[in-house]
Amino acid sequence: MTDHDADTIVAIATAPGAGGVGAVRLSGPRSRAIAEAICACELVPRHAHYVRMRANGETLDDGIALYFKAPASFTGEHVVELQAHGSPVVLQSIVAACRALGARDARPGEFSERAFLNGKLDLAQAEAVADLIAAADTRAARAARRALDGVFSDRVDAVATELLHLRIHVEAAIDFADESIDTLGGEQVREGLARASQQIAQLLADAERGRKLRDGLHAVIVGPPNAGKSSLLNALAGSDRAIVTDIAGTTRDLLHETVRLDGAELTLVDTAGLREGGDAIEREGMRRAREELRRADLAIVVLDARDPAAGKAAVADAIADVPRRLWIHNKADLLHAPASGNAARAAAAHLGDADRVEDAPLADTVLVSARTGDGLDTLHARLRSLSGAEAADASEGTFTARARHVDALARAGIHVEEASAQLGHEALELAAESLRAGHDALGEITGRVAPDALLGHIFGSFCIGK
Ligand SMILES: Nc1nc2c(c(=O)[nH]1)N(C=O)[C@@H](CNc1ccc(C(=O)N[C@@H](CCC(=O)O)C(=O)O)cc1)CN2
Ligand SMILES: Nc1nc2c(ncn2[C@@H]2O[C@H](COP(=O)(O)OP(=O)(O)OP(=O)(O)O)[C@@H](O)[C@H]2O)c(=O)[nH]1
Ligand SMILES: [Mg+2]
Repeated sequence: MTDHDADTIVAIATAPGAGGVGAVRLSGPRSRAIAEAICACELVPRHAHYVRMRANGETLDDGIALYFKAPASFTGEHVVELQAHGSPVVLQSIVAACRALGARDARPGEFSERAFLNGKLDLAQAEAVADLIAAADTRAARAARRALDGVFSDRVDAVATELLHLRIHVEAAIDFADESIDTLGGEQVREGLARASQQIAQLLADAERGRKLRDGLHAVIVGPPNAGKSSLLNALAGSDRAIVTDIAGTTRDLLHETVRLDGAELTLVDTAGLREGGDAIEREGMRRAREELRRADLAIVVLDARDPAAGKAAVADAIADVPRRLWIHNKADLLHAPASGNAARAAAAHLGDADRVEDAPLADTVLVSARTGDGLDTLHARLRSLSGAEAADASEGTFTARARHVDALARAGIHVEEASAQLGHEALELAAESLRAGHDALGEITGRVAPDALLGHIFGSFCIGK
């Protein structure tokens, strides 16, 4: 986008509501002229001017004006900031004055979009700006800060460059169809592909960690009716969010609750108990539970510790495709009087007497009492570890990422695998095409390959003034 065809946009850049100081930001070819008309002075680039802002002969406020001359600005266009007292009424009156002088209201994310279009930030970095603003804790903020500094983009670019070189090499070999790929450096290409494949796998794992850090873990609580799923949600949320009764089939609707565990954020979803039969309402509840499990990162399976085998079958197929499961044996407080063989087995299992127990899912089972709070500390620690928070802490290179990045990396990985196989069959044209597809998938992350609809979707979710 050049200065000639861009509108001049205006928005309040600071948070809504009253504050000490608030800023109105202008970007575009006319921003300097508009600001100079309001401030009645000449603006020198990168100079803090103390000004009186006026419209229709009336003072709006006194404040500070800053002019960033294109291209040395956040957006790469002429930018002016008018910093006034942080009154929403005053800031709105300044925006209105800018509008009267020819600026139009900025769409959400439009400043960042212009920064992207003018090459100041790539797409992953622009997304990191939004993630930084939305970060829920220090760790997420630090990770977003790294993505904004290009830690993620640089690694994506490095692999993309490697794929481009490999493709050029393969295409050169196509032009010498008489020779076999091996005489044309096939070994080198194979090594390059193996290296790229390994780098993409590592990047995919890191991006998945970054995505969890940004989005939090999506954990769905499932189990047979009456096992204490809603009680567990309440215990983890620390409030009586869900209705609890001793009637099997109490919960029907999904109930979402965001929980913060020592910095790690996770979304907990309470669901209807799964069992055969039930009335129409209960069956609809079970359908919703199964549907929700398709989006889950983690299934928290709650069973009655006195008879964990009961009801397990009804749950098994529903959780089959969930990437991770955590087994909870609830109602530990009722265990000290074991009434059945199963209970004795469960009790023995939780005493750590693993040898005596057959087929109990020990390693992944946590014994708790939602009623007394026993075992919740252990459960917290497990959830924190499953959320990736600890791994993220340990790694200096952690960056925030989004589901669309993870998806693009996965596709890039598949294309590189395809290229390897095709190269093995001397199908050079196909290999070149796979390498192009892999390169394009990586380009979606940084926005070198970015359809308008994608940009609209991404920047449309930013806040106004950003
Ligand atoms: N007052 C104010 N504070 C702010 C911002 C802002 O727009 N205004 N930012 C907005 O998000 C962030 C800082 N980001 C910025 C990024 C680039 C440039 C800039 O002028 N870049 C020029 C010059 C670089 C240089 O001098 O080294 C450039 O890239 O050419 C300014 C702010 C946070 N703080
Ligand atoms: N003793 C004891 N009772 C519990 C515990 N957890 C839940 N209960 C009781 O078990 C019954 C069922 O609890 P809920 O939390 O409603 O169970 P649910 O799994 O959500 O049940 P549905 O919504 O019907 O699927 C209630 O009477 C709870 O008070 C526990 O740790 N110990
Ligand atoms: Mg319930």
